[in-house]
Amino acid sequence: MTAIRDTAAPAGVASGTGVPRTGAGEPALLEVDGLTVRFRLRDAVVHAVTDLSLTVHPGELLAVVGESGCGKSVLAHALLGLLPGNATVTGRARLSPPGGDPVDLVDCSERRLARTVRGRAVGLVPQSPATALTPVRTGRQLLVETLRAHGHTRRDAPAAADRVAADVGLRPDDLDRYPHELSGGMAQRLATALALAPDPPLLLADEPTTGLDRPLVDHTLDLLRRRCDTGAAVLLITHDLAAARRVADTVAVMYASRIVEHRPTEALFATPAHPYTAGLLDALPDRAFRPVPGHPPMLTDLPAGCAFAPRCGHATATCATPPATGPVTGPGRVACHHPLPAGATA
Ligand SMILES: Nc1ncnc2c1ncn2[C@@H]1O[C@H](COP(=O)(O)OP(=O)(O)OP(=O)(O)O)[C@@H](O)[C@H]1O
Ligand code: NI
Repeated sequence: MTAIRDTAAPAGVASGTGVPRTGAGEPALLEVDGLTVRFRLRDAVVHAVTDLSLTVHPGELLAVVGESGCGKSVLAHALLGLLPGNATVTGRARLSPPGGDPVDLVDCSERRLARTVRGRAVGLVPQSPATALTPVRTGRQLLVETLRAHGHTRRDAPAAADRVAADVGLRPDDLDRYPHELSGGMAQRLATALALAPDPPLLLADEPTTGLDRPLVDHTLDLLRRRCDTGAAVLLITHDLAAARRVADTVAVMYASRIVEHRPTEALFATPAHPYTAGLLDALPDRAFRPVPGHPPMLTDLPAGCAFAPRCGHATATCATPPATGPVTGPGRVACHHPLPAGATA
C-alpha cells in the first residue's frame, strides 16, 4: 500500500492534449459497464473491482491511476479473461474491433478470447514482464514467432522484428539475448515490443515504463501517444501522474476498486473534483509534495459508504452512504457527495 510515486517527474512536464479525441457519434472501441471482480479467499472476499464503467474510443489514450492495490491490474486481466479460478467477474465489457464482430469480453468463451482477442484485438504489456517472458527463447525468437502468428511471412518477419525492437529502443543485438540476460528495463521494452508487434487496435499497458530511465520513459510514452494519433487506443495503467498528464486524453482515478473521477486530462489536473484526486495532485513534488494522509482500506473490509471518507477532509455524515456517480463541469464524472466546487456543478 505505497503512496503514488512520482519521483521521476520533472517539474512542469509537458501537458497532454487535454481534449479527448472522442468525436461525438464515433463508435466506441470498448464499453465497460458495471464491471465487478471478486476473489474468493478461504475466509474473506476481495472486492478488487466494483461497478466500474468506462468507454474508450479509437484514438484515445486513457490513463488509469491510483494507489497500489486499488484494482488497476485486475481490471486489465479481467478484460482479457486472465484471472485465476477464485475470481468471479460480472458486468459487461463490449469490444467492437474495427472490421470484426463485437464481443462481450466478460462472457466470451476462452476459445474465442484466445483466438481473436488476446494479443490480436487487445494487446497486453504485463506489469511484471520478466516473469511473463518464455525463458527458453531469445527476444528475437519470441518476436519473430509473434509476428509469424499475426500474418508476417518467414521472409519478412526478421526485419519486422528489428523494426518493432527499434521502436521500443532495443538494438538488434539486444534481441539475441535470453530473457534472463536482459536488464529489467530491457525486458520491459521487449514485452512492449511483443504486445505492439500484432498492431492491436487496443493496447492495455500495465506500468510499461517500470525500470526505464527518464529518456526511455518519455520514448515509451511518446510511442503510445503516436499509436493513438494513428487511430489505435491505449489504456495506460500507471502510478506516474506526470506520465498520465504528458500523454493521456482522459484520466480515470481509481480508489479502493472503484473509479472515483474520470475526466479529460487537463480539466482533471487543473480542477480536480474528487478530494482523492486533489490529494494525489497535492502529493506531486512540483505541487505541495504532501502525501495523502492515512492508508487505503482493505479490499476485504470496505466501508458501506464512500471508501475514501476516513481519509477525507470534506467528509460528513452523508458519506456513510455510497456516493452516486454524477456530472462535473464539462465532460466527465465524479463519485463524491462533496465534489470540489471548481471542478463540479453539484
Ligand atoms: N488472485 C487473487 N486472489 C485474491 N486477491 C487478489 C488476487 N489478485 C489480486 N488480488 C487483490 O486485488 C486487489 C487489486 O490488485 P491489483 O493487482 O489490481 O492492484 P493494482 O492497482 O494493480 O496495484 P499496483 O499498483 O501495486 O500494481 C489487491 O488487493 C490484490 O491483493
Ligand atoms: Ni498492478
